[in-house]
Amino acid sequence: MATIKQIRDQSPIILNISNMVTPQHVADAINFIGASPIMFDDIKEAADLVNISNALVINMGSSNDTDVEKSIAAGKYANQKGIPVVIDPVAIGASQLRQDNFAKVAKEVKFDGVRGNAGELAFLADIEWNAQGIDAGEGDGDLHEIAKAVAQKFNCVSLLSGVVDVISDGQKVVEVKNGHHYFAVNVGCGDMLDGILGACLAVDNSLDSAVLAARILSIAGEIAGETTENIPYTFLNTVFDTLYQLSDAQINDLQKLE
Ligand SMILES: Nc1ncnc2c1ncn2[C@@H]1O[C@H](COP(=O)(O)OP(=O)(O)O)[C@@H](O)[C@H]1O
Ligand SMILES: Cc1ncsc1CCOP(=O)(O)O
Ligand SMILES: [Mg+2]
Repeated sequence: MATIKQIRDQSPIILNISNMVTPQHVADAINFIGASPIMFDDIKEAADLVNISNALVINMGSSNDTDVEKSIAAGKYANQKGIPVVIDPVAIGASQLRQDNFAKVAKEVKFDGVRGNAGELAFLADIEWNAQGIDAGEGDGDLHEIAKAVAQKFNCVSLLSGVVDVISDGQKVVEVKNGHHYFAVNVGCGDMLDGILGACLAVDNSLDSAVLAARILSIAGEIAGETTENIPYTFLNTVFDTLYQLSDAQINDLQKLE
């Protein structure tokens, strides 16, 4: 299993295909845990950038045709090189285009981690759910069943985030019960988790490392929440400050695993 210390010692380079909304948050989250983010626009440098990177994170939050081509090119290079690929199917239930774009990438690229909220992963698992755009929305589906089904479908690890994070490799299911409700009022926290997941899998590509990713962000939120009542935007800044200082000892002390 990866540790924060290993992430800081190794400082893996995390290559990101971001959405148009949250790239700064994603870069900051990756940087503050001690990894090294890089974003890119032009497909012509996909091969060179994968060559220097230790993981690829594809966020499909605002993908157009160019982003899809870029995701396929970089994803194939990443698969060839053997570095982990994380994908976030942001609001996949919201439009046919999102579904078609995701299918195009999934056809060509093998994923190591699929990260999304309950609405997004329920869509991929073909389980009924009322997603609310980029937000999870509501549903009666069993979260363990959804996380397990997604992991089995893509033969990888799934990280279903929410009040409780549910992580699966298709066989085992782990819950991380830490967190804070201010995550839900700040846009981009799921995307930050994608980047953190990329960094954890870069150090060690395993279910336990995906669990660590969920613990890192959720525990940072719990600590940040102690001093930010009624100031939810300050909460987000405090999450970044906390990520910068977070230690493996703190994570082990505060974890609520099941
Ligand atoms: N109501 C909540 N209570 C506690 N933690 C939450 C809550 N909502 C989201 N989180 C945490 O926020 C982070 C982002 O997850 P989430 O909001 O589900 O992603 P997205 O923004 O993609 O919908 C995760 O670490 C998750 O554990
Ligand atoms: C608002 C928005 N629109 C397209 S992507 C995006 C950001 C989604 O971020 P997150 O899922 O991390 O809240
Ligand atoms: Mg999201």
